[in-house]
Amino acid sequence: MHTWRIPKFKLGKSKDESENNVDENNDKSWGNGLFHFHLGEKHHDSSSISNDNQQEHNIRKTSTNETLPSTLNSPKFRDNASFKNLSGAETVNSAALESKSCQSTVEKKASHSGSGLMTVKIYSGKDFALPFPITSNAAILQKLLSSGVLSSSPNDDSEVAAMIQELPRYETVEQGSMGESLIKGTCATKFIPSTILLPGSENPSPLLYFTLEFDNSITTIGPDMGTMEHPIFNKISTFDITRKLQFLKIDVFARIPSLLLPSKNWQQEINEQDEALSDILKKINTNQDILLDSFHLPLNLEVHSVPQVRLYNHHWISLERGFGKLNITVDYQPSKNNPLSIDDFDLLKVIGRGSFGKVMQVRKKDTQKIYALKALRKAYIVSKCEVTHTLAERTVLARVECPFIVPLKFSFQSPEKLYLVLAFINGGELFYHLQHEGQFSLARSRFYIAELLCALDSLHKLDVIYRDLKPENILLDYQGHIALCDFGLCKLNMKDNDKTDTFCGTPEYLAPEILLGQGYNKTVDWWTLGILLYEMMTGLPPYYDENVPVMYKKILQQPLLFPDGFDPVAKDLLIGLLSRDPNRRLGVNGTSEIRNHPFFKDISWKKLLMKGYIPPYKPHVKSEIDTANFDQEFTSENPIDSVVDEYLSASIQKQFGGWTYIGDEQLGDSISQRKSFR
Ligand SMILES: Nc1ncnc2c1ncn2[C@@H]1O[C@H](COP(=O)(O)OP(=O)(O)OP(=O)(O)O)[C@@H](O)[C@H]1O
Repeated sequence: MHTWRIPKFKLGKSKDESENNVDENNDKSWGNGLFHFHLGEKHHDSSSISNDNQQEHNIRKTSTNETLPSTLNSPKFRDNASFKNLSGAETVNSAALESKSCQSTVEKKASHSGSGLMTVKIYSGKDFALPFPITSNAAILQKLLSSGVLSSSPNDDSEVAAMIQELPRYETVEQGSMGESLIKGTCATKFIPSTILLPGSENPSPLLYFTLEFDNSITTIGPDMGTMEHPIFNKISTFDITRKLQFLKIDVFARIPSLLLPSKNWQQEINEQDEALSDILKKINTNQDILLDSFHLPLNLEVHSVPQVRLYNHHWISLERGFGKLNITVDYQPSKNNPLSIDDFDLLKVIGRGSFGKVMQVRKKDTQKIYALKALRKAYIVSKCEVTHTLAERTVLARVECPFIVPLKFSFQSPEKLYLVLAFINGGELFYHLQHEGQFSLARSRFYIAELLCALDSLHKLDVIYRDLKPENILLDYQGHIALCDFGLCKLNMKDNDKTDTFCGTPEYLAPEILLGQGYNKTVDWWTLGILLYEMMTGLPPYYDENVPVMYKKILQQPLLFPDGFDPVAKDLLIGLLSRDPNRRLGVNGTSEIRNHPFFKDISWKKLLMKGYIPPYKPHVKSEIDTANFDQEFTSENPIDSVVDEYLSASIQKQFGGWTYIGDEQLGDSISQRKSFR
């Protein structure tokens, strides 16, 4: 356990402060002089007079004596790069935007959006198989079949008895394990119900189920009845489409009772011979679900002129490793530009708080899809001179397409608030898991760092620097894949040779060139990636100190030390990433320099980008609606979109003009806004 770190501490701003300040029901909570501390990007106006005092004040909240060491250069306060909008058609100088903070961004109105609805109907499955044999114990199988929902009429004993009578036909005798009688994996599923009714429970528990994943939105589909070999689903799921991804990802999971496994002797032999199967057996023995197989269903969602297109019609798809088939129909319906409002969502739970408002779990009323809705108060954003960062967050989220970045589904606004609708990622923050486990294994650290490398690379390709990599901003999805969130500190429009000099980030992760105020470029993200890898593998960032000025000094001067027995290849990678000279840092010549390091030698980047590796750790997530991995402090709150009564002038409103997003394009002022601004 490492409890050394002040949770959620971003430079100059403690979580306590931000939470107090965003209490939307508390009028005293804003305009009280506290600020979001990204020096230089927003303190050019009169409020910047108290910069130094505020910096001290805010930092003092989290530890003692934490001002910048006097030996360091003062951070610079200007940032002159320009701000490019989504279409790239118009640019607005961000420095001008920041310093005046009240100039309008004029955005192009698009004639159509790329949005639509995709409906997936799943009828049944066949030929499902297991990658291992099961015991041919008639008593166990009979009991299991009797608790299963085999057909629409209640299972009668004679049906089960007839199935059990068939059992000897499928028995084989394994030679190596003392003549044990087993049923091959290909036949085993005939004797396992796809869903069972546990004693005392009214809801069936699926033993076979699958997830449909599109743009990080997940739906779980469980069977109504049938055996595992031939499950009947008859389910429909509708997805909101706001970007044209090329695949629908289907993952099939099985929940196998450990009683069905062959003897311990047999398992022991497997453990010595087959690593992949041994992992599966380990999961079954610890009551975890196993990923049976996957499929990437190709989709053609290009703009269709007809109102509805049938992409697949009662089509049988064979899973990638051949463990079964599914019968599905897929329809796509392009939709009109209908900007959303808060009324289009059921508010389910509060799941977090950011600097400017709360994050809620919501259900979109028409498609029933679950999302995370981030609400931000306009007046508070303006008072903190955070308009540029807020617009940048929305812009980056709408532009970037990477499976390891939380996708933006929609954005809309009311006169008082901005709303971001994001995929709901419910495996918990990496920060929480790291705190809980102290440190991660080499394999687990490598997996997370590889997915993060792809996420940062996709941002760099869009000329965006992330600048705030830390475990608090990294979520795990239900399977354990990375989902990077919180783009409030992104810097846009950074070409390879461009430098910026804004002093921002999180103390433990600040690169030396930021501390020295020398100007920095994309390579700061490689420094933070190195710090994160070190922290995952050892439990602490390399230069951590409770005293922030001492920590800064260590970042600048202390040699990089490794615990005894540290993996030499990881060490070599870290030495490269944590080079104090950004011009010699690994990655300065492009991401491929890092990808090609021997640390990642066994990784197929193509496979990784398809989410093709099974994550080393699967978070405990019961369903797509499960909020068990969120702090009760939030989930116990009443989920309401609190009413704020703050008048904002037309010129201020204009700054948020290009906020609305419902697909590939920006919409400028939405219809609903025009209505509401009267
Ligand atoms: N897409 C999401 N799915 C699930 N939870 C989310 C999602 N986005 C945010 N959260 C939760 O809400 C919290 C706050 O969100 P976020 O970090 O984006 O806010 P912020 O204002 O940018 O935060 P900060 O104050 O750190 O800048 C996160 O730590 C996370 O727990």
